[in-house]
Amino acid sequence: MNLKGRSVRLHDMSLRDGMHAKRHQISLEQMVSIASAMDEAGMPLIEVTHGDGLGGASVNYGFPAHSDEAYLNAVIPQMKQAKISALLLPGIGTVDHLKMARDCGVHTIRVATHCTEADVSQQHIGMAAKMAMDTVGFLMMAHMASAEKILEQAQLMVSYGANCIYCTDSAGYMLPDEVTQKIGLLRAELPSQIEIGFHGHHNMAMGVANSLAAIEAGAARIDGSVAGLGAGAGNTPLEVLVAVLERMGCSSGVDLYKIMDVAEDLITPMMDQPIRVDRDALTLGYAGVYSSFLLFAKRAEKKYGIQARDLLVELGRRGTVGGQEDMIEDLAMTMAKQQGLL
Ligand SMILES: C[C@H](O)CC(=O)C(=O)O
Ligand SMILES: [Mn+2]
Repeated sequence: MNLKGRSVRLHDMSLRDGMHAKRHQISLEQMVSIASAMDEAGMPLIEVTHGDGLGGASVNYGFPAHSDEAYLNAVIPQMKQAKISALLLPGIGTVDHLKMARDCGVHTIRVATHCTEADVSQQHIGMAAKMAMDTVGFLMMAHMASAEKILEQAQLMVSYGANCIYCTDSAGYMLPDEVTQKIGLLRAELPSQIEIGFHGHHNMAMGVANSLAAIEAGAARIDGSVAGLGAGAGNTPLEVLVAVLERMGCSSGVDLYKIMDVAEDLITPMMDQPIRVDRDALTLGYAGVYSSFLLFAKRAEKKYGIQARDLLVELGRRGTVGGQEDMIEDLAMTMAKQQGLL
């Protein structure tokens, strides 16, 4: 693979996808100190919100330590060069949330839908584009649809006003060939001014390899998390990706030693559990399950005595998708009853 002379924009997820791993309990001080250190290291884009995006605070998804507005107002004024993004899932986040984010100074809005449901993004993408925001369509669980279907859904998002489309491996299921195929088709068929992005999860330890495949196939933006702080086994670890890109002669503009220090000195010490490919995280990738289901399944294991791995395999078999978090406890109860544990 030859990426020499290429460049890529990295987008940090540790303060948004990492909220899943922290059960949405990152303090304002932690947000500000981590975002400031990443800003200083040259990270160009940093996402800040509840793990499930704007308006995620709820019984279904979990209540955060602070509101999205409080996090955004604490972080954005401190940034010297980094731009802040916010995720929005239509149905969870509303148009009012979108306006609030814009008023707080959010630069990039990423409107996320399941990979076959782009049509629900029309209103939010249309409004963000109208407000002249950097507007991204974010197609989740992209392993569940063919490359052609992903392209069709991406074209819908572009028609609503998105200037960038993400292929999102929410389950950490994809292997590099699939990434190459999906990103390659998007790059070949979408207008050249539309950027392509890739968001990986490290459940099969493919985060870095998949990100390289994405760049080779034409992705201009790559998501990851410093120290991998994210749902499941985490996102593509950005300090590792920066080192690999540097060895390959592909520029990211991020200072390697500074970003290593953010990982080691700020993020790793605040992890509630090691972010690693344990058997349950590996099962997410192997069975194609939404990464943020991990801690819900572990909790259900403790409560009902059904192994998280068995729950996740069954959730994968049933084709569950993001938003169906309530099914995890429901399934655990059903299985516990069937096994005479309840
Ligand atoms: C709401 C999800 O956490 C979005 C995401 O990061 C993914 O699908 O992956
Ligand atoms: Mn994710």
